[in-house]
Amino acid sequence: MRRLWRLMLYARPYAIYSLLSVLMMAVVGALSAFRLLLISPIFDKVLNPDAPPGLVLLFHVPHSDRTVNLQRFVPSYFHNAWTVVAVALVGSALIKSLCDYGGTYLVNKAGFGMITDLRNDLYNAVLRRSVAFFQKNPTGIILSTLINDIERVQAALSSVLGDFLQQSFTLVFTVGAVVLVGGKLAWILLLFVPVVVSSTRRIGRSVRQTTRRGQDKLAEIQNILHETITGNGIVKAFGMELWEMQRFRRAADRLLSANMRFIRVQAISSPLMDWLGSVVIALLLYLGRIRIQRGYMTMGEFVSFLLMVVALYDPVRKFAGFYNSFQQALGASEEIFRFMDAQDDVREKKRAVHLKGFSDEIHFDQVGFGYEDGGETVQVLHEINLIVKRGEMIALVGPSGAGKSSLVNLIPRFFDVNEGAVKLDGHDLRDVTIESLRKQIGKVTQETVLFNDTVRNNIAYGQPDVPLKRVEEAAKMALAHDFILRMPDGYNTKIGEKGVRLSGGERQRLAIARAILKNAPILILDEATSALDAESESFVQLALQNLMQGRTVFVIAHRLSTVRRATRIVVLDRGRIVEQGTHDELLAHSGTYKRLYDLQFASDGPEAAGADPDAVEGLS
Ligand SMILES: Nc1ncnc2c1ncn2[C@@H]1O[C@H](COP(=O)(O)OP(=O)(O)OP(=O)(O)O)[C@@H](O)[C@H]1O
Repeated sequence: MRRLWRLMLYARPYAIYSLLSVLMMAVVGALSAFRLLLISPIFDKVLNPDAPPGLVLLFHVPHSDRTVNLQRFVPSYFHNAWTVVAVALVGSALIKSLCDYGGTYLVNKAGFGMITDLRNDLYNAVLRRSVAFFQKNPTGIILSTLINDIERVQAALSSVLGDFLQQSFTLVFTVGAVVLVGGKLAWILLLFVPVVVSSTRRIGRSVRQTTRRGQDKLAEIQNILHETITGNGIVKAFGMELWEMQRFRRAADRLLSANMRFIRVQAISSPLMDWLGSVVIALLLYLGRIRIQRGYMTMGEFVSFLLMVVALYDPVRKFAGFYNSFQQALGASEEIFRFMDAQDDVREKKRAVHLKGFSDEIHFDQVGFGYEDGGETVQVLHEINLIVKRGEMIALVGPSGAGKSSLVNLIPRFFDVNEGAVKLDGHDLRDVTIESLRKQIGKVTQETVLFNDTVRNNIAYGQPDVPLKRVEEAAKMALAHDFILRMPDGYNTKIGEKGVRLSGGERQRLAIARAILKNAPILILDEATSALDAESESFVQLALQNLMQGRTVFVIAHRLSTVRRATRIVVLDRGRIVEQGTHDELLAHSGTYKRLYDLQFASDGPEAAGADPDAVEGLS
């Protein structure tokens, strides 16, 4: 109920459209019933050659002698039965069509408006969620909520809502007309109401269940598609095309059988209602014949009554569908609101300080940190004490899983510490605004994220107004200018999805140019271990050196050359700082670093250790 209320709050800005559309739909419903009432005079007056001229009776007012004649609704200069009925028929059709169009348009305007606001709010909320949120919720699920769940709410709020309003009013007015025309005969219909309602409900429930199953199977297919299209290279490399095709076929077969189960349940409703309708009509014919013989009803009234009964079927049948759609929309909105309300682990304080810059030091003070896992916190960093002065270059080394990435992720507050504090120039990071903190930090990771946009916009990401000259300067420092100029449109060349038209080294250099342009005083580097060829690697190394100049750098180091260049090497093991010092100091110490060096770096060879920048500069 709360969810429904919350969804309805989105309708507030569109209240006037909704109200107008309800009014118009009411007119449509009333005119549908009115047109059915016309059937009786058509038979009794227009088509009956023996009918006396005069007033055209529409219906008797129950429990009184009064009658309502068609002439009431038609200008007085139309006299004979045909003209009166024809004018009523054409006039009502015209008004009904206009109201139908207007009502449908307005209800959709309100529905689409609401859904646009809801989608914007959801996207806004999702984008602002903390890193932990994206780790907890798989991309596929987030995408599915943003697309499929919104789609389901949209369907319910636009076309289904319009149809629902129209059919509801049609039902109400037609029931009224059935009672007016049918009199006692109408009460017989009450006998069938429980049968119709219970069978539609039962069919509705089965339809809902089978729909859900179908959607699950569809999600399975989407998942396979997502995995195999994004991981296309791996599928090819391992020659798994046939296997994946079979996996896809099996999932497609499961979807097919779920769909067929849905059809079996859904297709039963129409023939069942047809049959039930025939039983009702047969019974009504019997009773109607008696009433006509006794003069309680005219032939026209009876035919009109029968057609009204038949007309009742459509709204009743559709109600099961509406119920399903609204249920599905409510279910989908639950997921939407869950994402919107997700409590962020990393929150900004009300009176957070705006950081103006970085001038002195970053201090990890007795820091402890852990990831939430099923309600429990698994501690991965313990008692980290580290002071990094402005301008220092810290190389973080340690075995896989030691906590290097976790440590650097604390600096931009991707996660919050659960013991101690990380301080920047004396400010606890939890006391400063997230925006001003992240402005101080540039990041280049192994996995380069490029957007499907021009080279220029990719470098100037987050700073759309930066002049081209500055973009070019950044690209030059990142040793990217030359290869950008060789591209078909230079800086205006569009990069394909995920930058596939660029080599690994080129992608990295664009990311470096982006970081250079951002010009943040603190830099976090997660060094690429990916096998770049020697030439690309030299370029990337040089570009990185340009980027690091004059900044405070935390680098998760995989290369000996980087490690040697660092002002300090911090060795992490199982979440603790076990050693720190320069390369030579640590080697002399014969501890974890020495062991790692022997295992990981020694094979890099003396050239890697030296990596003379001048040696490759000439290549650019
Ligand atoms: N999002 C997460 N949720 C739960 N545990 C995590 C998460 N990320 C990392 N861990 C765990 O935290 C520990 C430290 O991981 P971290 O990625 O910081 O290590 P690392 O030293 O950077 O390793 P590598 O060099 O392999 O990248 C590991 O045991 C890892 O399994």
